[in-house]
Amino acid sequence: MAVKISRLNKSFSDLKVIDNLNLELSYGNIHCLFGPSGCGKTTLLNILAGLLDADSGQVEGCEKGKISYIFQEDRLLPWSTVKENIMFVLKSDYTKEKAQNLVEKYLNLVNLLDFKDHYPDQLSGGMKQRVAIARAFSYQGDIILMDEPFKGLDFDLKRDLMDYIINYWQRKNQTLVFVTHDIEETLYMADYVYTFTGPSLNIINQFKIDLAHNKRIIESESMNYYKNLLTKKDDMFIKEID
Ligand SMILES: Nc1ncnc2c1ncn2[C@@H]1O[C@H](COP(=O)(O)OP(=O)(O)OP(=O)(O)O)[C@@H](O)[C@H]1O
Repeated sequence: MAVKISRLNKSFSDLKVIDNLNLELSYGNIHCLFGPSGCGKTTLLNILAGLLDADSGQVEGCEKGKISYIFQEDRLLPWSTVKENIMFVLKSDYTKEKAQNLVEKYLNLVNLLDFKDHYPDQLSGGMKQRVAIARAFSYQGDIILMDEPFKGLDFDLKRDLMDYIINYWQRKNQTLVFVTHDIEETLYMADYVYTFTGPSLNIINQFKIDLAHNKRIIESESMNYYKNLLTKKDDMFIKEID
């Protein structure tokens, strides 16, 4: 499902975080919202997820029950096992068997099936984040929101998780909205990139990365081209999405 944001506004007291934002995120693509810390990206995701009300404006395509959200932190319940943490978010109309199958399928995808009966404090930070990813996938929303889910993880693990997500997404063809301020993550994951400043959240550049994910070699000539687009602040270099 596509996401359409129209004339969106949000303030916290006298801080205008989102000022008349218009943005259309097409169906079945990975959209990267790239911008510095504090510019308003999480506020936007929280509005898309329905966790926060906008002051005015419209969001289409993010109806209740359609969203899987991977937060910056794992948000696992410490008193529940890995398996229970995932079961907890599943739609209530699933049979027990269907729920168990989903949990096992997605824990397998993130290589954690052997840890399904462990508690979060028995896992490393990276493992907990993988559980959070499996939990979001198990929920099977049409739209996946990801808010800097790889923060603080080492490069190899991050790369593995990005590969899991790309593989999963390619099979499901969902709309993925990925918030980050990491250049490599953006270049590795995105189909479409939106560069923001803020607050208030303002798009300064947007472009499409026309390269298959398995051809994206950081430091190659083609990736350097996109890296330059990503880090350019000058409006002269805006390349419109076709
Ligand atoms: N509940 C709130 N009450 C008051 N101010 C808030 C609230 N939530 C966010 N803000 C402010 O809004 C601005 C945008 O915050 P937001 O978390 O959306 O930014 P961000 O781009 O996601 O940053 P980061 O990458 O560090 O998570 C910041 O100045 C922040 O202090």
